[in-house]
Amino acid sequence: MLPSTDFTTTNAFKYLTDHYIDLAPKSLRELFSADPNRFSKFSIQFEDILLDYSKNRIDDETIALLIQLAKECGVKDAVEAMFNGEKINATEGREVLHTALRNRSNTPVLAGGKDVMPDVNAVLQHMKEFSNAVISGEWKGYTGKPITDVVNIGIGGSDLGPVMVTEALKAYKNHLNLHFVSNVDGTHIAETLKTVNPETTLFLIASKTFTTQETMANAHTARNWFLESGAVEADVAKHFAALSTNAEAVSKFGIDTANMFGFWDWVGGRYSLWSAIGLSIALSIGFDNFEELLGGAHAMDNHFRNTEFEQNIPVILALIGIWYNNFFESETEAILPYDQYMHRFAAYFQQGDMESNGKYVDRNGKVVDYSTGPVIWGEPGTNGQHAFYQLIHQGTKLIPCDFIAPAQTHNPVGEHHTLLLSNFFAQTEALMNGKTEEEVVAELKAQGKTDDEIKILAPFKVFEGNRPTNSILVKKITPHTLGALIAMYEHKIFVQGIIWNIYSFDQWGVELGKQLAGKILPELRTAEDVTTHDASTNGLINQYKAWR
Ligand SMILES: O=P(O)(O)OC[C@H]1O[C@H](O)[C@@H](O)[C@@H](O)[C@@H]1O
Repeated sequence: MLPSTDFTTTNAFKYLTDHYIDLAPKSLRELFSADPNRFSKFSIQFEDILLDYSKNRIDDETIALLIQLAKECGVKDAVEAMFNGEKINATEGREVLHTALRNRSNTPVLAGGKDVMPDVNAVLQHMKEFSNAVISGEWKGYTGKPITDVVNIGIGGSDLGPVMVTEALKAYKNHLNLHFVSNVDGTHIAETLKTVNPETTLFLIASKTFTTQETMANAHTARNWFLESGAVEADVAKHFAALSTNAEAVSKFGIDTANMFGFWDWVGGRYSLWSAIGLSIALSIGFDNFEELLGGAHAMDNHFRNTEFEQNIPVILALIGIWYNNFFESETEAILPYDQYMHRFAAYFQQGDMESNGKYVDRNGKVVDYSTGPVIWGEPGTNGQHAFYQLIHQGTKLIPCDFIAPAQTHNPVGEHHTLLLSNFFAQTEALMNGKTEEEVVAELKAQGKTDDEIKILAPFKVFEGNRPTNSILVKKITPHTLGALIAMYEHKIFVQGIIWNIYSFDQWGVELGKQLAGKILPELRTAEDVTTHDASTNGLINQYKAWR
């Protein structure tokens, strides 16, 4: 199955450890002046995506050694194992085949000896017919009116992808109003229901397992609200559809399985926006655009599978991440899209990356003695500049950042896009070059400051620089390009998980909290004080009971 090499025992790791000692003291300024070809050497263009990774603390040797590391860790074989439907999600005994969901070539993909493509295509066809009928108004609500609002009820992987993509592709949106309810906090569903009309609202109950507490609670509340509006049980079929792998639970809930859009256990929740979970996307931007999204991801899949590591965008991004995580000991990575439509992109990859690679046990079941998945965070530029960039520029932590921007905007309002992009270019340059003491002194002198004032002020105004960034410049955020960008990060995460020797496709870490909440829930239903927990948990529960 998957190789299970401890990457810290490879030759490449040993060489990288020595190489780090030579390279770490060098500044990016020095590296750039030593090599005029840095940009052409350390940038890769794929379709309408340009990755410039030259502003990283790397040289030729770093990349060569990192590629050797990937090879020693069996990345190539692991990629084939994933695409070929091996059960690489071993702790759940499952294949990992989200790539089959967007396999536009339609070549057979086998899971357990069976070609999955006929089933994939059948669900896509169902999604196409349904979304066309709803968008055109042919699908009517129980009083004969067309649908105006779609409420997707789901959480985690059944929410974050559709939210992110429908926001990122808002420029392609049709007349349907999209709403997303995820939180079990009643406020979320209550506030949403205030804005919609039961006669013209379609609810999509999105849950891979159809057992998730939050989603089931919200779905029942929505159903009760719908029935209280004067509709009868038979009307539910016109207003509720299910996106799930669990047909039994769907019909038990009262949704006709004719209104169920299925997917399979070989689709991980956080990799499921390409499946039936993407129905809200198809409804929002139309099925043709949804297919474009799949096509972009498929193009990136082919690039990832077939390109030498030196020119392979996801592989290079993964290796650079490992360089910082395991040699520079950086703990976080920021994703900073200079595109307002992409404002949920970092939030999406918080689940994508942290639920995949937030693991301390390796594929042999042993506790690792090295750092694995980074903390992922970020906000769109330029908002972030006025909030947390201070720490990226002058804090004590090394924070590798991905800057993402489109060359063309969907909203060419005055000079806005030029202003936005001037910030995009300026930030990575500033983070790299910083500002030396001499530059600061000269600037303060030019402002007429006295020598004493300069002495006091100068240290605060110096920027060390040498802070690494990737720039990902795309032509335009289209469905195709967005699909490719998402798949790019998915595969980066995959490569890192292989090298860290962890299982990226399970998520046991979400279980304990769920289990304990299940135990506490009945205790909250009674009036008595609890004594069964530790002093802190008892104290908090009892104060809650006193105040509620
Ligand atoms: O789609 P479901 O089954 O409702 O799961 C929703 C979420 O639940 C858990 O938090 C995890 O398993 C996530 O990976 C998943 O996305």
